[in-house]
Amino acid sequence: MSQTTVGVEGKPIVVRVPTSQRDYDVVVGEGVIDEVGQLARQACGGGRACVVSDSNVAPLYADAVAQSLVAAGYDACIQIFEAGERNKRLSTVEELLGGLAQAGLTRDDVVVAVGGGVTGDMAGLAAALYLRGISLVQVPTSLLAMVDSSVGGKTAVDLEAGKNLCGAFWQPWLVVADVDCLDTLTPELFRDSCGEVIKHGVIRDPELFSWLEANPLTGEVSEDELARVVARNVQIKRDVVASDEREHGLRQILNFGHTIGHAVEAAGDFSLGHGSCVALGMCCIARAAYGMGWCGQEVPQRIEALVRAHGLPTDTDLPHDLIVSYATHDKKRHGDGVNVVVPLAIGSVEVRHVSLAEFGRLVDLGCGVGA
Ligand SMILES: NC(=O)c1ccc[n+]([C@@H]2O[C@H](COP(=O)([O-])OP(=O)(O)OC[C@H]3O[C@@H](n4cnc5c(N)ncnc54)[C@H](O)[C@@H]3O)[C@@H](O)[C@H]2O)c1
Ligand SMILES: O=C(O)C(=O)C[C@@H](O)[C@H](O)[C@H](O)COP(=O)(O)O
Ligand SMILES: [Zn+2]
Repeated sequence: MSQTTVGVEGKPIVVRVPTSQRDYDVVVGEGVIDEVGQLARQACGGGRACVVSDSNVAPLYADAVAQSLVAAGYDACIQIFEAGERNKRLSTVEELLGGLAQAGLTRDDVVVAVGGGVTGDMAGLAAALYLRGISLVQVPTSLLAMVDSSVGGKTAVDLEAGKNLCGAFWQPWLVVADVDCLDTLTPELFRDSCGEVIKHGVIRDPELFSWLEANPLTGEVSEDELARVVARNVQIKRDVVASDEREHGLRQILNFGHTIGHAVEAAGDFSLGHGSCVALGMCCIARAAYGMGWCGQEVPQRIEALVRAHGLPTDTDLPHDLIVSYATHDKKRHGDGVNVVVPLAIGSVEVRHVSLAEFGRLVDLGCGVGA
């Protein structure tokens, strides 16, 4: 992994992300949360900034970010919503939009999302909608948000019918990932985030995958190493998104593990975290792919072992017809079938369009059969 990362020890690592509109920087390092104001000033300009955060993260980091914004010349306010995926709803976004209007934000101003993926997805959607779009800065505080959700411009809320069914593509102007924030995550939340890191290894980076096998993130990993892991994951996602910003083709591979994962997440009323659901979704589809003869046995074996090494689940006992029913409502439904991402080897996946009957067979082969 070391040969693919950039940056000098102790210094922030900056990953530049191109988009069709403009490029933006992802700044990864220790203590960089205090730089948010000055970096936002350079990236967005504007006079007012509204920090959006949830009820767990706001007491920890919202004031520090707001102070940094004020020091950089912004008139800053803070909006807080009740933490949790169950609140990732249009009604919450509507409240956020009301707050932006009340604070008098104009088209020159900035929304600053401080929190995990739920915060980033909702603050991002609010930024996309408010006045038909204003600047957005992402300050991810969970590992999952640092390696995945803060980058790439997907914003969304859930509908009764399923995950992320209402959203917009809205790229950030800047992402500031302070790995020191990971210190306040509980071990469970940290583990949950690891699902998306493992995903990046399976889809694009066998070297990262092997490195994780030797150095599970739940073991002893230094802050410096964590910063490199975050930066490497951002690079992987950046390269995929850069070649297919609106998910017409290649970007679908970022959904590896999500077809079954999203179904389990929604059907279980969000009692299991997103990363854990992705982890078990990857194991299920890998077992199914082996059962179909699309990959060798070592593929599900290595994925399951790495998932288990990070303390994450490898299977679900949900009824198969429920999984199929949720999957048919997902965005990856096309015509009479569904697009699924299947592993061919560690580091290589492909998107296959399967009929609903074939998808049902994959679920039978892969779910409720694991160790
Ligand atoms: N937009 C995308 O590309 C994308 C990618 C992956 C996931 N997602 C979405 O992201 C969400 C999952 O993200 P998540 O796991 O960060 O969920 P989350 O935002 O709910 O955060 C998980 C929990 O950790 C808490 N938390 C976050 N940072 C903390 C910190 N530093 N210290 C203490 N507590 C902290 C939160 O308050 C919350 O209780 C899902 O809704 C998923 O759909 C989006
Ligand atoms: O950025 C992407 O593209 C992804 O697919 C990243 C996923 O980890 C993320 O969970 C995403 O929200 C899932 O895609 P969705 O389109 O089904 O919401
Ligand atoms: Zn995901």
